[in-house]
Amino acid sequence: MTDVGDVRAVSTKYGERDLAEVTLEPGDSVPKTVTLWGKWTETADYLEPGMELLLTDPEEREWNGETQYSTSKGSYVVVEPDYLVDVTDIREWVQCPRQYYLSKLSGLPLKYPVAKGTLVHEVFGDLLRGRDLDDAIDDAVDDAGLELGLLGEDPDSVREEVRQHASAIEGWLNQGLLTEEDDWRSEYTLISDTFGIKGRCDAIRRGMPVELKTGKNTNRDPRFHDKIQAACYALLLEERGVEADTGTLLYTKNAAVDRGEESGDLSPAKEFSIGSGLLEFVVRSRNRLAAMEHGMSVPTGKESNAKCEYCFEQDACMVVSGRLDQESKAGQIGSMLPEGERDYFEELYEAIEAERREIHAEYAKLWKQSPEERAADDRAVIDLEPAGREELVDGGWRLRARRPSAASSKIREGDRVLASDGDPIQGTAEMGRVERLDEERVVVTTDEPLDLRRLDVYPSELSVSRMLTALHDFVLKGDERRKDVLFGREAPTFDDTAHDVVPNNDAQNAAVDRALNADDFALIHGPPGTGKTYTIATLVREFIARGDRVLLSAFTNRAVDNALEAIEEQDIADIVRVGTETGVREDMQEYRLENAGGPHEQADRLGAASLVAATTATCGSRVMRSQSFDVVLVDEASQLTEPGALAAINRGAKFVLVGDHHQLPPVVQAGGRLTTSLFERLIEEHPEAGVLLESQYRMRQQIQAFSSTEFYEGRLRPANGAVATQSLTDLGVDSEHTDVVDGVGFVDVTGTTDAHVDPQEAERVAEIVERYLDGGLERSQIGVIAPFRAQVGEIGRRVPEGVAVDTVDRFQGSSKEVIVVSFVATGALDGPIFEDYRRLNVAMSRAKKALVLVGDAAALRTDDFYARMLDWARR
Ligand SMILES: Nc1ncnc2c1ncn2[C@@H]1O[C@H](COP(=O)(O)OP(=O)(O)OP(=O)(O)O)[C@@H](O)[C@H]1O
Repeated sequence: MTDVGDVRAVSTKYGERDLAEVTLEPGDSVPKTVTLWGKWTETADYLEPGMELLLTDPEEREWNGETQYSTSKGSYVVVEPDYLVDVTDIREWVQCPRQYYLSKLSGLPLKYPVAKGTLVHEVFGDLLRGRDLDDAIDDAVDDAGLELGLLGEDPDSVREEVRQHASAIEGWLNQGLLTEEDDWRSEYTLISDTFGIKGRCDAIRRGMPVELKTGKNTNRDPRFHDKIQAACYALLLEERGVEADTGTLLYTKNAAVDRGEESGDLSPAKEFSIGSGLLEFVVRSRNRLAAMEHGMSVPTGKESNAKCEYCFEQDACMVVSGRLDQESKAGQIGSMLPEGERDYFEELYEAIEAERREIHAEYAKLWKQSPEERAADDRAVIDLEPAGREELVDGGWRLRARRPSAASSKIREGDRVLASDGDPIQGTAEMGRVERLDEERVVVTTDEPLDLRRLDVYPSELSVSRMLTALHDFVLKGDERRKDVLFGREAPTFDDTAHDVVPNNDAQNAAVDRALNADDFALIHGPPGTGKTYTIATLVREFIARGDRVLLSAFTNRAVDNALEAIEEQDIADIVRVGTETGVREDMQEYRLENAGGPHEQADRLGAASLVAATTATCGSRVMRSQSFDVVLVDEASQLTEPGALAAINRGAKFVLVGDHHQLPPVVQAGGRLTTSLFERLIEEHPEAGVLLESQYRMRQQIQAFSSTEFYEGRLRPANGAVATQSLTDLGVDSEHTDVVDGVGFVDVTGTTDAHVDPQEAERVAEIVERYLDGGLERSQIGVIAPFRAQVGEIGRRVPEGVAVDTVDRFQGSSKEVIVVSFVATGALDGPIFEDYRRLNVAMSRAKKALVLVGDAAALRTDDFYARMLDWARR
């Protein structure tokens, strides 16, 4: 839309009515204007140019040769329909928009009512699935062991309390089961592309939504905001043709209250009828929320008529308003943060929310792309043939399917995916975990059964939500000294003790000293192969030896486990690894902390460990937010967004970041502020806090030379003669007679016109690989790197299995004896080949003994950087 007119009253045959006219952007299939009538005119209050509008059941009429559209009696107006709003968010928004905002900032806390709510919901689901009550309770409480332990809860009394809640469910269920026509479904995932709403209904009974609340309610009617949730599901069910005109709220605490002390209606189940007025209200509330998110504005609380004096969050609300100088219905208390901090908060908030919008755009692809397009985009595995299912003993289902074709996809074993009967929007869909995925078969576990015909990558907002929480924790709850230093009001300070821990490498020794001597933070700048992992392991050993409790973190699970492996070699075994079973490497499972188990044992194990290791995303979890450390070490820090790094460093008094801002930057969709890592910012602001590791243990002299000059001011050099002069001869390859490149070589090919794929070049690459294999190299010693996935596929088809072919991102952190790089460069190089030069730095520095660059020399020469690369490679 481009413009919205004022709301005005006109006389109609139905009497006086309000209307507002919205002007739309010109397009072939869109009308010029749409007239909103009655209650939909309120939409005009918050519409802004650029927003998208969807109108269902429009009324059409011809006027002066033009078709005009307006809302009809059955119409809904949906603002920004592609922004999928979660049902629980709509509920919270209706209660108070500001509370919705505050919850988004602070994340779900580690608190007993939250943990208990989850337990009761699990037991409810299990009861609907026909499980035995005692087994269900025992399992649920056991699974929550760690959280209950951190909360200091006694498992017996938790079991008892959950049992009381469950008795309300049981009683009601037994009533319900008396009739024949009761059909049940627990936990039903619903996504609507029309209304821009997603959610998971606790249960559907006779086609009607049932929601569970672990609170009490002694009134006859459900609470208004509780009704909202059930009404959302009714709306989504109606869209699927189910007439859901009644909702049920089940207040399980009603069964646990002392009947002698409480009066009122103590029956847990409260039904209410859902009319069109309520459904429209739900959509209008959702629209307000989506519009607020579109404009990234901050709600004040005045949008609703909630009463602040009855709100549990009133104090928190006033403090946040006071510190960030936000307008709030509850008022402000406390002193305002310095302007620089408020600006920082706002800048990062907007950057994180921009990233969230990108994730929402990913959701929209679920319905905007056809199944074939999604499969071609590697986002779905389609055309599966159901091949049986079995119910699991602890509830849940294992679904099997055959794969007629083994097309590639991003989906891997262990991933959480959206499993569906072929249509994830209009059909049946459930979140599931991929247990097996090979060329012929798929096995997925879900809570509910379905005919498994399709798997989709399901985007997750978890990492953006955790970034936001980390930003909140840092700016609003962070240590003052930490903020003084990170906001540039104070300089970081260092002691100058010489520890002399690493005798054979001066730079590593200096880096270890700088980190051990830091009062605030230290930065270790490690170019490729310079022993970052080794330095981290040494540092962890030294910190622990002096009595510090250490948190080790990295962007990826792989880096965390790599570092742990090096730490094990330092004879440290008092390690707790926090992560999921599928995320943690096999040989590190022994350190992994399970959520399930005895509460006190699990909590003590975590609390007492001198070394805890987890990815930065996990550092933002409820469990990890309960922990504190003397020092936090972060590997791959240059790949982390600033809030991503904050999630880890918020946990400790001091921190050490290890990274290389001349290698891969943070991967973000929206770009902007998040592409600069905290590592990069700090090393520029405080070069004195950093130490460059200069000696590399990986590459032959000739290979590292270009990287050293271009990225490290010529300071990078081989650690010793053996590294510098290594050659394929060391591996028994006679390069003279096998005619392969030893060292660095360039192979000129004439580029094609397709920007992303070049079959001829792929052919040449395959020939080169073949020659190395003929010369006696193992497949596992050779790697091929291409800038685009299409070219990766093209080459992958031509080289034998076992030769790694991938994009740069997948190669970061690894190395090969021989690396072949395919540039796919054509014409005047208008698009960046490796997006930025840093990617090429990573690609080339994977090679130990030989590096072959394959590309169109004429095209490459049009860019100064690549021209210098050619001169070096052809020397
Ligand atoms: N001070 C040292 N003395 C002897 N060997 C070392 C030293 N530091 C590192 N190495 C060796 O150098 C190799 C590379 O080290 P490491 O794996 O720690 O590098 P890295 O910087 O983590 O690599 P990447 O760039 O892939 O992240 C390893 O084999 C390691 O044992």
